[in-house]
Amino acid sequence: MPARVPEPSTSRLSGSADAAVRAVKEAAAQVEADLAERAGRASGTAADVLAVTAAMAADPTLVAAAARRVREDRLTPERAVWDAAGSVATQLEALGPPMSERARDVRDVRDRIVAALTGAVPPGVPDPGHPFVLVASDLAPADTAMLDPAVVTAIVTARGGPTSHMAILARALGIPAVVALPGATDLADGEEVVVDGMAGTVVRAPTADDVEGARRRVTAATFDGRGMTRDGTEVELVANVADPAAAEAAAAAGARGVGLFRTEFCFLGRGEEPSIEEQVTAYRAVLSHFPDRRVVVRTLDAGADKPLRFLTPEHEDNPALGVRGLRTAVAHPDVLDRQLDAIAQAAAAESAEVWVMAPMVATVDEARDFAAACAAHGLEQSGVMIETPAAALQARHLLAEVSFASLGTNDLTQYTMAADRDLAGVAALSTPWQPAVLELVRVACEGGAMHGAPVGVCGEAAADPLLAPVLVGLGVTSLSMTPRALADVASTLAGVSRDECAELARTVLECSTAQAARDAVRERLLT
Ligand SMILES: C=C(OP(=O)(O)O)C(=O)O
Ligand SMILES: [Mg+2]
Repeated sequence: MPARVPEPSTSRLSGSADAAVRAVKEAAAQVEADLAERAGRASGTAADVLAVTAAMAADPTLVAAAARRVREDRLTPERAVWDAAGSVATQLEALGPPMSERARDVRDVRDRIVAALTGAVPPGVPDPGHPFVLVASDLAPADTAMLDPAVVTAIVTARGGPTSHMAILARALGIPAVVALPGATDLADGEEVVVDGMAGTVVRAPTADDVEGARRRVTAATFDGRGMTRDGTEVELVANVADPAAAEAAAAAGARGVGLFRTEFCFLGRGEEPSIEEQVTAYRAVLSHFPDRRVVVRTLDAGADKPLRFLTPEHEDNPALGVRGLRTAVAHPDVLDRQLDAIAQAAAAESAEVWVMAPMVATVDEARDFAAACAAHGLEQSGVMIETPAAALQARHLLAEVSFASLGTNDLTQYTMAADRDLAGVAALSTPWQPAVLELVRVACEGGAMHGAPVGVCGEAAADPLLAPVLVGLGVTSLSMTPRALADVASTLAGVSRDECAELARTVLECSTAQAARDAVRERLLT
């Protein structure tokens, strides 16, 4: 379990308040620099998460609140930071989800600043000197981002949702993770367990057969760049990337294209919009790893858990239902316009075949306007993400306006099940195996087929080797995922025929629960 920073005592400050306030500022700056440095070493979502946490440490309101407690209440710097951050965390918790989820991040930053002030061991992951299963009540994304898969063989947490940042980060690192497991913290130090990230199970006191079975399931498959069913139907298997380093790693892993290039890395953790030139350089650095290959660039998906000062509203009671993704273009069409300009320039300078898609689309008007904006920049292949039930149900109309669609199953699940993707309390609902979600995937694919338009999946569902053949059977034409999942998904697909995929799809659509659907597929494919 990650160590906790001890709560500082409430003894009064004996020295100078000015010096104590200076110490708070220096400690906050040190924590910010440390996290920013880690962000620089990380890539993709990990880098985004660390940049956001670094920005939290640099938040002047936290330092000011602590300084006030030093001067007015004569608290020691570490106690002042503890109380100031504690009060922010309590306020966030009172707001309920999704703001309450940020309380954990505030407490993590608090612990780091207190550790910097007192010389305590900063929060983090223990190092027992041998590979181990990490068990925690919760894990800060900043810590998950830095885990070494050679040392941490699996993660088990009591909190968090399956599509929370922590879970996505773990999957990107190739670390099996079981989140929101009741009783996770009852597991004892040194206890032997088998963690099956795919099934979401933890077996205590495993038998020799359990261990052997788990070993067999850890495939040593490699990926040759192509996805194909046993009888030769091609399924495009491509990568999700979020920055140049991830693009390089994806190309090295054999990905022959990108199905989701998240462009947020260029914008997050910044006070102002990056210039067009800066964006062109950043996008070219990704495109250059895929000469003559397709790269689907997603325009900025700000809002909800990725607020941006210059773009998204300061406060919304329900940010996941608020001004996020393409919706920001209503108040700030200029920001989208400049991004499309930068994407077009980058596309012209590189040989990659660039397609552009918009996140968080709910109406046909949005799709039409987006396609027109893309066309105005000479970007002919424009598409939409299908992340809302409205978009899935309207797919046949949306695809009359744009040339392709990509199912963002993380958000599609969140909005279909009305279950916050970051919240442990609703984790059982947050799975793309839910019959309602799979039905929407079917409808969306049907809408695409009417126009001969490709409909892919770029949410985490694409990385689930059991779900992949089902998605293909439902009519999905490409699967885009973390590069680490490519080999497993390719090997599952290679074991089934096109007809068997269709049969699996029919089977899951007949199931009335997520568990039944998953069990049915597991039984067909693994036994
Ligand atoms: C791919 C998706 O987008 P993100 O995870 O970036 O919200 C999704 O929602 O499935
Ligand atoms: Mg999404």
